[in-house]
Amino acid sequence: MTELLCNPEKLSRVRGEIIDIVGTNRQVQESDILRLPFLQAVVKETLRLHPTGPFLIPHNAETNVEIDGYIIPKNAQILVNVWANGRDSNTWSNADSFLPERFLNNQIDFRGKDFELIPFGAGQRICPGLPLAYRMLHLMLATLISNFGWKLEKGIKPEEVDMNEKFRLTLQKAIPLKALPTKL
Ligand code: HEM
Repeated sequence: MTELLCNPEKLSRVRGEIIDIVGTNRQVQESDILRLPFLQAVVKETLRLHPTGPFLIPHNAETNVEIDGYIIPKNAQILVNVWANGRDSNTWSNADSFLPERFLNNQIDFRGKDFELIPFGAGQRICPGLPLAYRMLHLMLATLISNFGWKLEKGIKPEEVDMNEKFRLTLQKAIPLKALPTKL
């Protein structure tokens, strides 16, 4: 929501897509998600820039392992910095910018096959809640956008919103967003 409020043209584009595909007489349903590519792109772009678990969940090496010439010793604790992966300019153009459209013309997904985007992890310990989270993220966001207009607190301009983050096991916005719903 913060990224969309700071990029009002993207917010309008998601709302326009929902109105085109779903109309205004009913709520967005799970079965609509696949027909809302820009909404899906917004969720991917958000998880790229602001992964819920910035270092995934710590893992332990049970034995000495060699990966790509690096030795990971037995008992080492492994953190995967997906936050940094998401902002790596060798992988992403304009890495720090919120550009959901980058996902419209490629197949990159977050289900653990594309290692540049693994906010749910990958492999045998991939998040088992992914299918539920996938549905909930799209439905909640689409419901908020299609039922209300949104504006920032009085007097705050998009470029003035504090985007600093607090790094814990989960990533949090340092200063919570205050957004006001308006009648559409
Ligand atoms: C936006 C939503 C969510 C994100 C981004 C997320 C992300 C993650 C990540 C990064 C991991 C660690 C993967 C790894 O270390 O390789 C994880 C593990 C896990 N997640 Fe999620 N998760 C989300 C929602 C959920 C939900 C809704 C549930 C349950 C209903 C859930 C249940 C779990 C469990 C049980 C694990 C531990 C799996 C294991 O260690 O084998 N998660 N999740």
